Amino acid sequence: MGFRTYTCPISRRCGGCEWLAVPYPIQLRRKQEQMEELFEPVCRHDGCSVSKIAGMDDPRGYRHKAATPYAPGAKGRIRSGFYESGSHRLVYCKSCLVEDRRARPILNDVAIVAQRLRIPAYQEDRGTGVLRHAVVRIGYASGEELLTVVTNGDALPRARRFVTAIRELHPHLTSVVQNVNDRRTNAILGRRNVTLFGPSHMHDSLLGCSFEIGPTSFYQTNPQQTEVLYGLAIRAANAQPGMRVMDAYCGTGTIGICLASEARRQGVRDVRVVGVEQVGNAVECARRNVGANCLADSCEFVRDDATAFMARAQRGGERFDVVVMDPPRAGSTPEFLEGVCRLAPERVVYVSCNPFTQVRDLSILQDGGYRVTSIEPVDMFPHTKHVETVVALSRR
Ligand SMILES: C[S@@+](CC[C@H](N)C(=O)[O-])C[C@H]1O[C@@H](n2cnc3c(N)ncnc32)[C@H](O)[C@@H]1O
Repeated sequence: MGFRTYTCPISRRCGGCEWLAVPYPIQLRRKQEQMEELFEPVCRHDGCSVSKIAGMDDPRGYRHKAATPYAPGAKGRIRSGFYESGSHRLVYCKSCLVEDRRARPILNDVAIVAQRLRIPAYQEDRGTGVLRHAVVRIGYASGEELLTVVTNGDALPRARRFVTAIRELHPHLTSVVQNVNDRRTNAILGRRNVTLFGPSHMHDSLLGCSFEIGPTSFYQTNPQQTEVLYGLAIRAANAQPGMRVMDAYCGTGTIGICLASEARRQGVRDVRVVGVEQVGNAVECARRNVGANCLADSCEFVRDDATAFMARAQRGGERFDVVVMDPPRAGSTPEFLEGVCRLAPERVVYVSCNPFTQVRDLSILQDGGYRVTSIEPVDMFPHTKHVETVVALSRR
């Protein structure tokens, strides 16, 4: 890899890879230094240190999920691409350095096919038109390709012809799903899905476990580094016979299922995982994932708000030996964290995509009787400023 840098013709305008001009080893060094600075009070308090960041051997083509908005262009054309940084102006992208190379051509061809079939693009300022976004997900291990076309309302004119045409151009597509989003919001996806071709979900595998992924469920976008991240979380959880694990903010159950599977592989008996997640579709996937991995006797998944679930677990006098938590960027809630302290598991494993909110949350756990024992940064998004971290805590 050396000290080479990568180039992208639209990097100045797109703003997605703000560190592209910095050689990758230097990006990693910068991230390491940032994490050491950010976690310095935590380390001073608990006498621990930040481990060396886990980088990628080849920091290209790592995004297995790609998306684009569509907008009307001149003479009936449909535009696609990335929003120029800080605006809603679209910059066309022929191929993207950090995406799986199969994804962008599909997104661009959706615009061409829609144009040909006179499916109008969504006009954001007026809330009119049909075609809003498309999202492509490529299975890391499975190679399955799921295309989700987001429409402004139930109608997708000439849907069958659209599907035929896009499949002719991309015969490897395994599913085409229409997602309906008629809200005037920046959120890409709506709640309703209509399967237009193939199965309604795709499959992929991580750490030897197979997962069903729906068009609206959360699934990490860099699967190669996800295996590193989950491996660190599983090691920090340190499964023991008879242990009960809470997998909070569990998405499609990926961490809990990988943990239970690894425990079984190592002959650690009677490990039980209870996952909690608020998105119904993700919980349904998690339950099917349990079956697909033959873990029905060790994993269960509950649809609930994590904080409400924590309060119920305490009222019910439940025992958990380990709490694994992986909240969204905003972090967790004080009530959830205080609930963890009252529940008093031996260990807490906090996986985070935003170390700034994580540091804020850690102080509640430290005040509540926990000591940070390890901090492991993982580079899930090379060429950007983002870092993910796995922090392990033990009860004092
Ligand atoms: C960063 S993702 C992690 C998902 C999963 N652990 C993984 O690695 O794929 C955070 C998850 O938390 C869920 N979530 C957000 N707020 C929640 C809440 N208040 N209660 C339960 N789940 C929540 C989101 O739907 C999302 O699936």
